[in-house]
Amino acid sequence: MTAEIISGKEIAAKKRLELAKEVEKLKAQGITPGLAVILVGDNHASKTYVRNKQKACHELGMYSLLVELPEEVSEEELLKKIDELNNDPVIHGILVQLPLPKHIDEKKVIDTISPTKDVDGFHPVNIGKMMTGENGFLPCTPFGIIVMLEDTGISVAGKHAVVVGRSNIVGKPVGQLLLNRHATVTYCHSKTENLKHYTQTADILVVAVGIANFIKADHIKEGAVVIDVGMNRNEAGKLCGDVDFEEVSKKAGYITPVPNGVGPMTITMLMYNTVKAAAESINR
Ligand SMILES: NC(=O)C1=CN([C@@H]2O[C@H](COP(=O)(O)OP(=O)(O)OC[C@H]3O[C@@H](n4cnc5c(N)ncnc54)[C@H](OP(=O)(O)O)[C@@H]3O)[C@@H](O)[C@H]2O)C=CC1
Ligand SMILES: Nc1nc(=O)c2c([nH]1)NC[C@@H]1CN(c3ccc(C(=O)N[C@@H](CCC(=O)O)C(=O)O)cc3)C=[N+]21
Ligand SMILES: [Mg+2]
Repeated sequence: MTAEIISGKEIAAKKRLELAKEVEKLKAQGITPGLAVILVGDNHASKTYVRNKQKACHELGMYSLLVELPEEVSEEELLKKIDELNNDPVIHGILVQLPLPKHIDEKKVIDTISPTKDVDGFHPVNIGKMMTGENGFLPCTPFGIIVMLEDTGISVAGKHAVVVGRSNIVGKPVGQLLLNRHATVTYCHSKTENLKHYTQTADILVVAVGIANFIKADHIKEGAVVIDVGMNRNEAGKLCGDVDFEEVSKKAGYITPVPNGVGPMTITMLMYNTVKAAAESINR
């Protein structure tokens, strides 16, 4: 079997057209959705992502504010900045690019963002709402994966979904969203014994590990849906995922590429959440 490639780039472009219309409607009501991105220090990869986020904002006619803080900024100063943005009416969404320097407590930072502006969906209030299925902000990468599956017409209910990775920003929430859509979910991580035993039974395999070409053809079942979240550089410095695309794409039913897979969907859902935050700000 040769896998069908799920183009995150194309699905993202389609969703952004719909979003652009929503932005116009809001603007007609006098509200321009505004996203503030806080970048601490100068991590090269972070800068690329942040640039992509700003570009997406501008293409949609949204307002974007980039707050660049030096690596040495104190935790107190960062929290003060967040508080300022929490109270700024032109800002509807706040994103603090992770990871943060070691002297800053990530948990404290996330807890300081107003849940109504937490467009990353990382605040405990939004995580709780996701778990119980209440209206809130869904984390962008997991949400983007669900939208990709939906758009491709892949049904989730009753399927065995295996998630490799259990980070708070990708692995754990993507498993929860798949469960909410009635998949049978298995989580694997670095302590999992006999990983292949689980991945080989996956109808839907989501990989968020951070190791280049980690998943090989013999990890998967013939015809499986393979979602590659990884963003790595290989020995040659080329961007690549956690899945060995070359060999896995010959066996899978569907596969997402890197680049142009999950990445563009993450950014699109960030825009979606910011537009949602702006729309909901009207009724407050
Ligand atoms: N495309 C996009 O939009 C995004 C891409 N990414 C990319 O996705 C990847 C994962 O990101 P993130 O979740 O933040 O990463 P983390 O480093 O936070 O988590 C990695 C997870 O992989 C698990 N793991 C590590 N080694 C193994 C192994 N040998 N076998 C099984 N599991 C293993 C870890 O297990 P344990 O918990 O036991 O340590 C951990 O749960 C990265 O490449 C990142 O750059 C991230 C966010 C968005
Ligand atoms: N608070 C916070 N929220 C995040 O959502 C967040 C974060 N911190 N820290 C880092 C990760 C990573 N992430 C990506 C977003 C887009 C691409 C993306 O656009 N990727 C392109 C290619 C990018 C390139 O060319 O380098 C693609 O896959 O086609 C990748 C990765 C968001 N993250
Ligand atoms: Mg990608």
